[in-house]
Amino acid sequence: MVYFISHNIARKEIVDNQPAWVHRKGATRAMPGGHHSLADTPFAKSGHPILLPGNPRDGSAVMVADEGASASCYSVNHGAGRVLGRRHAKRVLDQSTVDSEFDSNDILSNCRKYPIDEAPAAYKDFNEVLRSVKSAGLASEVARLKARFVIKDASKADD
Ligand SMILES: Nc1nc2c(ncn2[C@@H]2O[C@H](COP(=O)(O)O)[C@@H](O)[C@H]2O)c(=O)[nH]1
Ligand SMILES: [Mn+2]
Repeated sequence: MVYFISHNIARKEIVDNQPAWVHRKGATRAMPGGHHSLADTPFAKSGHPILLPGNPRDGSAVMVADEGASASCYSVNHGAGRVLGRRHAKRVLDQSTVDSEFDSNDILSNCRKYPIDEAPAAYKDFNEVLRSVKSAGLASEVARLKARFVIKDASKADD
């Protein structure tokens, strides 16, 4: 499946029967089946796919919005999010521990040294994040994707 979904975007939508600008920053749209904006699309009945990345070790989840997403203007978080900032991660995480964790999980990457600021431990506990999304009634999990090969861009992070 290839599905494009943006997480930093302002769009004009109908909210409470009125046109409104909805700005999702670090969040992604989450329209359940039956939502008016999905009429005449392949996702009209099922709701569209939500791709929620966790971290390079624990993978990502494919989710679908539930009715409760109306409370967040049909939005969910676009990932697990950070528990350590980039500089903090570089200070406290150990390169060899990060690299050996990929070996022990049988995950290959294009990096001789994995970028430590994007190591699994730099992100929040993925199961806990998914649990809170589900228990808030925002979305349900459809599938979990586990990485076999992680490709990282060599250029400097711009955030
Ligand atoms: N499955 C993976 N998830 C990842 C990886 N690197 C980061 N992340 C998650 O994505 C969000 C969004 O990333 P961002 O670069 O736009 O901030 C981030 O909060 C992590 O939860 C990865 O290699 N694989
Ligand atoms: Mn981002």
